[in-house]
Amino acid sequence: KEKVKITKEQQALMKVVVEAYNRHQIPQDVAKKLLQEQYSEEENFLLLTEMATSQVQVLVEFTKNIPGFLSLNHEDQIALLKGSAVEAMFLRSAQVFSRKMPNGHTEVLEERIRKSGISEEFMTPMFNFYKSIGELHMMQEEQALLTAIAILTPDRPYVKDQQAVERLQEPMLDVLRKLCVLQHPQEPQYFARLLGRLTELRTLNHYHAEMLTSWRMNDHKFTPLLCEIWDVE
Ligand SMILES: N#Cc1ccccc1NC(=O)[C@H](C1CCCCC1)n1c(-c2ccc(Cl)cc2)nc2cc(F)c(F)cc21
Repeated sequence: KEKVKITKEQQALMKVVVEAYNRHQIPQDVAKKLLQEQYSEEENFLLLTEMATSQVQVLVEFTKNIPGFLSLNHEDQIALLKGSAVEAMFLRSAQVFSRKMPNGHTEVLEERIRKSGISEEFMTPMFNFYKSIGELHMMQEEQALLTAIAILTPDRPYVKDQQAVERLQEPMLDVLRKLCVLQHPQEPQYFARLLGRLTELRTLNHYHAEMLTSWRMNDHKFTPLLCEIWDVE
C-alpha cells in the first residue's frame, strides 16, 4: 500500500486556500441571531438577503485568493462565481448548521429555520443536505478545499476555457483526496462521499430561486447584487 504524502507545494496550496477561507468569513453570526429570538417572515427574508449579499462579497474575496483564478479569462471568472454562488451559500449554511452547539440549540435553530418563511416543500431536501454535511464532521481544511473545488467546476454555464478551469481544480482535488486518506484512514470512501455532497448541492441550485420567490410574504425585495447572482426579479 503506497504511503500517501502531501508535497510541499500541496501544503502551500492548502495553506493559501484555508487562510483565505478563514479570513473571508461572514462577520455577524446568523445562527446566534436566530437562536436569540424568533423573527417575523419579513424580518427573516431581510436577514437572508443581507446574509446572502455579504456571502457573495465574501465569496468574491475568497475566490480571488485561489491560486491561478485571477489569470483565468475574465468572463470565465464571472461565470464561475455566478455558477457557484448559491452552492457556496448552502455549503456555508450547512457548515453553520452542523457546527457543534450546546444541547438543544440545533433543534431550536432548525425550528426557527422551518418557521422562517421558506415554503414546506424545500425543507426536506435542504435539511437532508445539512444533515449529510454534518455527518461528515469536516475539518476546516476539507471545508475550504471543497468550497474551492465547487467554485472551480469546469462545466458551469458559459465557461469558455473549461481546460483552464480543470487545470486549477485538479490540484485541489489531489490534495483533498490525500488529506481524506490521511485524516480518515478507516474510511476509504470518505473522499468519494465528500464529492457526492457537491452533487447534492447542485440539486439545491435548482430550488433556490423558487425558495426565495415562494417565501411566505408579499413583495420580495432583492438587492441588485442578488438579482445578478440569483435568477430572481
Ligand atoms: N444566505 C446565507 C447565509 C450566508 C452565510 C451563513 C449562513 C447563511 N444562511 C442564512 O442566513 C439562512 C437563514 C436566513 C434567515 C432566515 C433563516 C435562514 N440560512 C439558511 C438558508 C439559506 C438560504 C435559503 Cl434559500 C434558505 C435557508 N440555512 C441556514 C442554516 C443555518 F444553520 C443558519 F444558521 C442559517 C441558515
